[in-house]
Amino acid sequence: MAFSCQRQAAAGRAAPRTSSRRVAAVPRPVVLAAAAAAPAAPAPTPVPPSKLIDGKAIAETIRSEIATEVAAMKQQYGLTPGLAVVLVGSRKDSETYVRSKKKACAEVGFDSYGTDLPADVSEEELLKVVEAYNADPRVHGILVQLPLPKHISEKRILDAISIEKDVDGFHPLNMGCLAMRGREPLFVPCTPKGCIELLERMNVPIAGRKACVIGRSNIVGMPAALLLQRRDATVTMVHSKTPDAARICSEADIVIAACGVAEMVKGDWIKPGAVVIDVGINAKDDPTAKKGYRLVGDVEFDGAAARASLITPVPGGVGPMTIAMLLQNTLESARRAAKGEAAPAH
Ligand SMILES: Nc1nc(=O)c2c([nH]1)NC[C@@H]1CN(c3ccc(C(=O)N[C@@H](CCC(=O)O)C(=O)O)cc3)C=[N+]21
Repeated sequence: MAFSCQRQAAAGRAAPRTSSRRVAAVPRPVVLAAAAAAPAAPAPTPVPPSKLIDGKAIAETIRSEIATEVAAMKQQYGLTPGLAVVLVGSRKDSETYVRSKKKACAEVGFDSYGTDLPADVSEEELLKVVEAYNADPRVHGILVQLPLPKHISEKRILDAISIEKDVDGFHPLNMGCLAMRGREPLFVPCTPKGCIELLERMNVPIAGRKACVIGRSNIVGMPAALLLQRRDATVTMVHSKTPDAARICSEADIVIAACGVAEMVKGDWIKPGAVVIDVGINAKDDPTAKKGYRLVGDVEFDGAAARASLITPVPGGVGPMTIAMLLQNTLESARRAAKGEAAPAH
């Protein structure tokens, strides 16, 4: 039915120039001989599963490792790790992420605490919530879901989270320690930590390799570059003001794309054999998809997959790892509390 409508629409058009893609969907485009001059691109060769980094499966393995440790911790110390998740406002994406974080907590045997605040909550009110969780001994990790509404200073809120409970790793003291040789942060931000974990679990060597990080955000690009550098990679960061991003990227053995622009990294940015970690999650209109859109990364997947030796899909790549690392950080925090470890001097 859809096909016949398209066929009619195309046939009725004087110049078929713009309809070549639609015509490709029609079995025999005999009605449009002119379109044969501009055949649609052939369908991409399917990506062999051996090239895919299955973040979903790896995250599942990590969650089961965590569940085992939680059971042991309950036995040995009578302690259950607790994560507090603070959500301000009602952004649909944030609500979804917060729900999956709480679900993941339940799955591994953590307690989770949630505070949902209206979008117009005052900064003072939000600070009080953070401080209450700072003081609550049942809570080992505090996550304030970002982004926050415009009238609230993200900086002020993140600075208020006790660094011992900063499981997001966004506190400047944790970030600062990450940037310094000879220092260890209490927590490493979850998304870049998940990227490195994927590389390590896939046995991708990092030391001595060239890495390119695309994007310089506080929560992904910058910490990802620092983590790679700590593992002795030679790291180049490219960003919106870099004049020759494609050339720099095409020299890298490892690419971490976190620029937040859908499919910006094209196939020819990828050195043959490189490993590609795609952090992006972008909605792209797709009338054939159930919801009218589908998720794509910051990397143009088919083009990059044709050249990469390993690549993460979106969804099912870095996303699930972010949550697994959040659980890992919370477990680590609970372990420190159980052992009565003091925070390292800073
Ligand atoms: N304080 C704070 N900490 C965060 O860690 C934080 C945040 N704020 N704000 C938003 C971003 C985003 N984020 C994701 C977590 C899981 C998936 C995830 O599980 N994605 C799945 C499903 C994707 C989907 O279906 O939507 C996947 O990629 O396969 C994605 C994104 C955490 N963030």
